[in-house]
Amino acid sequence: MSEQALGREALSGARRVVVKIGSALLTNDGRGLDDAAIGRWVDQIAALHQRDIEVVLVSSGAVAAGMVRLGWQVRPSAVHELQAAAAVGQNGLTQCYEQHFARHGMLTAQVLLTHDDLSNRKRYLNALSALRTLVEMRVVPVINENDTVVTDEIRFGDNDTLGALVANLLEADALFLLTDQEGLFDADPRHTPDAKLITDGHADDPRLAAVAGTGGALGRGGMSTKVRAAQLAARSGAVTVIASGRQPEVLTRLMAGERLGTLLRPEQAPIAARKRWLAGQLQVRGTLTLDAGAVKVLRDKGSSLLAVGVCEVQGGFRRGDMVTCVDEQGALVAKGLVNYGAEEARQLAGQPSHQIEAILGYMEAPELIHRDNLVVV
Ligand SMILES: Nc1ncnc2c1ncn2[C@@H]1O[C@H](COP(=O)(O)OP(=O)(O)O)[C@@H](O)[C@H]1O
Ligand SMILES: N[C@@H](CCC(=O)OP(=O)(O)O)C(=O)O
Repeated sequence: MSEQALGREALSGARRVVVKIGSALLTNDGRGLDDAAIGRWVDQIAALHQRDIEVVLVSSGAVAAGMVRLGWQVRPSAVHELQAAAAVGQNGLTQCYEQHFARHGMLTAQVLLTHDDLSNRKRYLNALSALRTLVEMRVVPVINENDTVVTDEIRFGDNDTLGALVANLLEADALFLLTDQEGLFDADPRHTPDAKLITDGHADDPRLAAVAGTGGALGRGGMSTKVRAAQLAARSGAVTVIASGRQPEVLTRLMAGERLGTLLRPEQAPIAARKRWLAGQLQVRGTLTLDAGAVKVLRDKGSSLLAVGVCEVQGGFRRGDMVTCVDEQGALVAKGLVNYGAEEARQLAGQPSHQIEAILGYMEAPELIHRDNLVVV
């Protein structure tokens, strides 16, 4: 089996995918939201949902939709005007998705994030638990940048990076970047008509950055932010595909393993990549000493860590920080992102989860470290 075939095959087995739809595509090159096209992507996502594939959407288009609503012909360069346009346009964007998903009896949730939200440990965990809950409830999160509170992202128009960070956050199997070109070409096809499509590659191949230019008048990041996004997505083992959102049934065909667009593979197998990514995330802020029973279930069953199995808590960590878990002899067992700060963890150590609310007056989560946020070493 060829190396290329491996990447495409992995797509047909994907269970959780992040789909990012770019501005250029969504807005029919500036003529307002392309309602019919949005309806077609929604139909495909609904069909994937029927097959129990979880889809999280990252959708641009707020600025472009706002410009049309405000009657602006040219994308403003002043950041405060871009922010105003995004705030006006985001309403229309949300409405449009909501109406189309409602045709399929599906609910959507508007989620506005900044890159900082995903690098700040506490907010990272908050975003993760909210998104996980939505996905578990079969609601489709529709994510965009929170344009009112950012300046860099809105200036560079880069939702590709946001798509990759969401793929990392949710440990998605694949990131689909839908755009107005068939994929990544060996030169910008807008300027080089005989440019050739790159069908497959490694996300970390340095030659890709060299061919990836910047974008058109509406979407701004171009292919360079897409290649960078593929590198970021690869850190947690996700495959990235850059493909044309205008291809009929693009998502269903990609999920069937069809050779469309440009597929960029991670270097490492997903599980190894995810664990390495998590382990390399953060500075360690504290240590939990586990009793023999907890060590056993972490190692043998891949369970979450419950407070009842913790005998000692060291350090001054906060919710979302990385802590190490050691056995009673001090040998390293695991690393993970902790759901409670050190003070709360000290109160909870040795106690069963059903006591958490009585002890603290609230319950953030039933486990001290969720198994998805835990790497057993
Ligand atoms: N090597 C390349 N291959 C394909 N497209 C390229 C390349 N270099 C630059 N581009 C440009 O990138 C644009 C897509 O990026 P962008 O406008 O940011 O879209 P989106 O809003 O979908 O993120 C294309 O329309 C194309 O002009
Ligand atoms: N968040 C903004 C800008 C995002 C944007 O244009 O990104 P992209 O589609 O990646 O070029 C919006 O919704 O208009």
